[in-house]
Amino acid sequence: MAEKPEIWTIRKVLDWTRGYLAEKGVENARLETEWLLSAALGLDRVGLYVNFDKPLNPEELAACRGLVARRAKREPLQYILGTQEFCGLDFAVTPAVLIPRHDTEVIVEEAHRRAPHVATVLDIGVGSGCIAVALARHLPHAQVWGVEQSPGALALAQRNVERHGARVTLFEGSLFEPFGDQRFDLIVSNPPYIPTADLEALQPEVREYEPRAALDGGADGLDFYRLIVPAAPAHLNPGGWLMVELGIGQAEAVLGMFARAGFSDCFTAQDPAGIDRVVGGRIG
Ligand SMILES: C[S@@+](CC[C@H](N)C(=O)[O-])C[C@H]1O[C@@H](n2cnc3c(N)ncnc32)[C@H](O)[C@@H]1O
Repeated sequence: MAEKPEIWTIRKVLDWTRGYLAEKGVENARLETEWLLSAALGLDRVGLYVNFDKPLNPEELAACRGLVARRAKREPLQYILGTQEFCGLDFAVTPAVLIPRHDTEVIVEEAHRRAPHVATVLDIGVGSGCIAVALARHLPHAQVWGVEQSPGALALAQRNVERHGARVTLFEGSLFEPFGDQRFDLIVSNPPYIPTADLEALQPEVREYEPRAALDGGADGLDFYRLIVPAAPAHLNPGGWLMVELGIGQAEAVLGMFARAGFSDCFTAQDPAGIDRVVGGRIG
């Protein structure tokens, strides 16, 4: 007698995938399994549950297998799904850009709280465009400029600007170079800030998939602050703000740079885990 082919229902695929991804070291394997299978099957998560006992056809199974195999190699979920939420907005993401982090929302919140009436904003290192687009949305009077040195990132940021109809103009180049002697009311940046020697210890999702140029901040992680902070006063209007995101343990060194560059009203702001995540100050 011929053997019966195995029947894979949605429930069975969910259970199997959850165990497989957990074995491969994926945190939140349960939730990620649901996101992956939802994307593969074109269902929302409720749709998965109401179709629990539906057997999958070979095409559907192949679609699930393809996405699960990528995640099992520790490719970030966001690159597989092509999207990440930031400040309540949906951003397209590809391996050309750093995946927007929720900790980075602190810089948007601080800009909104301390400088709500600014007219001109510069975002250095726009990546996906998440900060620039969120600021254009949250600061009603602001025209935002963004600069990025990676052409791949710049193209994606442009897509996100158009997706959200944001008042953001993008330039390819390094730091202040495209702007001559133009001055702004607010300069923000989430520069690369991981010390080079720490890159190898990062989780595989970051180490193997996110762009090195978005992560590597030089020997002590502070290279970009040494370039941005002393140069910023010449690009700020009187009373203008500089706000930068930073990594764990970098606040004291960066605050020192702000003081030496002549900034006043300097502050640090913490992320939800209580870590100093943003340093800012204004120029007299
Ligand atoms: C940490 S990522 C931040 C991306 C995005 N702003 C965010 O918060 O998700 C830093 C970005 O700076 C860009 N970058 C690196 N060096 C740069 C430079 N000299 N000038 C402009 N952008 C630079 C990288 O390509 C990367 O997109």
